[in-house]
Amino acid sequence: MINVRNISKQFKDHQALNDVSFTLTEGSITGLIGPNGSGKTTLIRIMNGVLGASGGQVRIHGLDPFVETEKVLAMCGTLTEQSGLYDNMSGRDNLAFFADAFGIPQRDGRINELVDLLELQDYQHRKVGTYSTGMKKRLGLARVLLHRPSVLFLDEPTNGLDPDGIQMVLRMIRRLNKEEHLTILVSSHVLSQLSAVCDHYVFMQNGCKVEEGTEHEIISRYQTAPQIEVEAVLPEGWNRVEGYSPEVISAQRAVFQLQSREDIPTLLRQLTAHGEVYQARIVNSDLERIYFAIREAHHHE
Ligand SMILES: Nc1ncnc2c1ncn2[C@@H]1O[C@H](COP(=O)(O)OP(=O)(O)OP(=O)(O)O)[C@@H](O)[C@H]1O
Repeated sequence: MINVRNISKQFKDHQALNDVSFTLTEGSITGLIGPNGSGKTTLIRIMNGVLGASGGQVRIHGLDPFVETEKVLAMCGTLTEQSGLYDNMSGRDNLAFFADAFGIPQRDGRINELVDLLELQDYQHRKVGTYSTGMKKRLGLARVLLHRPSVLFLDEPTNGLDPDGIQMVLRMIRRLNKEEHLTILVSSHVLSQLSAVCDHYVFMQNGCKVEEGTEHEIISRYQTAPQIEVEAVLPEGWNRVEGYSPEVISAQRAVFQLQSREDIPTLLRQLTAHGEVYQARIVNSDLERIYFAIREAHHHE
């Protein structure tokens, strides 16, 4: 269990964090979401003991990272933009170098495990300077996992990656959570990228936590009037669906504006009573829209 309680951070005249609290349960993957400068990196640095807070407290499995830094660092792995890898050494030699520096027992066995887990087999003997950004990210992940941490902090791990690279890193995050039983905090300013991996989200804005919850909780909080796009064959036409004035796109496609989520089953019952429904999807609930709705709602805070 990881507890963040009332954390504040003042840099001279700038308040980077203001009274931030949340909890990460063991084995969870939490998305720390917020625009540039909202305090994500500062929060991660405080959580792993690199930076002291101005107020509040963090507990990583009961330990204060600022006081028991060595013990906390032994439990945590942190991947930042600066991977710290040596370009003129091979991927495997990098891992061996850091494993020796950290005194990792059974070094070669652990490196083999991580090479397999992060799918680095084909590149491990190539110089890191020739790696793509995605390959470097995976090697960086292997490096921070050498000491078998139980908590992983990933600061913007998808930054600078192409869509394939993003998918690969997300797949790795899921695998690490399942196979190495890691509790993961992953920061990003692109909420939709993380929707496939996180079970919980914390939203930051101007150094404050402005929202928190599961994807379902957040969507139901911010999406009060759903629009449903329906693909159906209704022999008597769209106007036979009583009580609605859909925007008809084609003979087989129309968009219904509803008052609330509770209206969805009623609409679907009516539609199936009138014909064959092939598809129905909420068109205004994607996470990117929700992200902007959250930002808009907390715009003046
Ligand atoms: N060492 C520092 N001294 C002074 N101000 C700092 C320091 N570190 C961060 N800040 C400021 O604190 C605020 C939060 O920065 P932080 O890097 O935590 O945000 P972020 O959400 O991680 O942003 P990004 O997405 O750009 O990485 C910013 O305004 C930043 O300029």
